[in-house]
Amino acid sequence: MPAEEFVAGWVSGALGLVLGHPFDTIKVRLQSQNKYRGILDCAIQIYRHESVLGFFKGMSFPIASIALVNSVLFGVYSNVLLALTTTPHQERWTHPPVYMDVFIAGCLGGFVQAYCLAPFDLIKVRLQNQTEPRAQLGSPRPRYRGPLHCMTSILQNEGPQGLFRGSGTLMLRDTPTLGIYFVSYEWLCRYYTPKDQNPNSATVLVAGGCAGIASWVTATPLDVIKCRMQMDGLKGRVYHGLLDCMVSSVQQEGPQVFFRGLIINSARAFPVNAVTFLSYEYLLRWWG
Ligand SMILES: CN(C)C(=N)NCCC[C@H](N)C(=O)O
Repeated sequence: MPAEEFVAGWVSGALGLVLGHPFDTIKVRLQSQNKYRGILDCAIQIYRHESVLGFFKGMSFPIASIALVNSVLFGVYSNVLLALTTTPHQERWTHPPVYMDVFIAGCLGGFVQAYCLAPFDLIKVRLQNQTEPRAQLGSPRPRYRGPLHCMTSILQNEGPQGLFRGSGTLMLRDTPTLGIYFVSYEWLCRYYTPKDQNPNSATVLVAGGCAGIASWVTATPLDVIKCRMQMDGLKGRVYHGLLDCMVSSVQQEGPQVFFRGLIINSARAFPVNAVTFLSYEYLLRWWG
């Protein structure tokens, strides 16, 4: 992959990420803390106690890692699809692959990216869950002073495997939902594009945004559990694995616990994934 496309992919992924990060922080708080009454209450409390900076906690690591995570996801997806169909990307709209191949390639892309994403996602979630305002004289010090301090503390206190806490759940979340992500994108593009033509920018934006929503709606139940597993032991709750976390969350909060953060997840998913797919398609067209 030439350097300029890697950089452009990183920049566009990073733009989507910055745009979506405040939504992501609210989602993470709603999923792992019980003190908020809803999206608005959470947003107001963050703003009051932590200022606007509170919404951007834990953002630097995802920005640094988006190049790796995005290129692994799209790279594995494209290459698996190429191996399954032998249709090069330039001909993908004129000789469209069958949906089953798209689904398999998406699932494999999701499976591999989950392991690259796991440590960065863990650090992001831990930092987003710190409710202390930025260091001020006399105010309580947060447990982690920043992403690097968070990483070294986890390594010291929980060992290298600590960085992969919740990674099994992340993999279960991302494998099928990334299949759904690419299938919905392909389906919407084909539906709104005349035969043998490339989809136009508006179609790519809408299809990318809707694919983001479809995948995040299906990902939300395991996203809640993943978030809790990543915070395991830190807020006084200890889970004995994925099943225990699911059962005790349902026992304490009812089955609606699986839909925590659903609305905010969907609202975030549209702009982030519209931008991601638009840049992906344009880069491939320039390149090819
Ligand atoms: C449901 N899942 C896990 C996804 N659709 N993942 C791929 C989208 C990634 C994009 N950066 C985002 O954060 O939405």
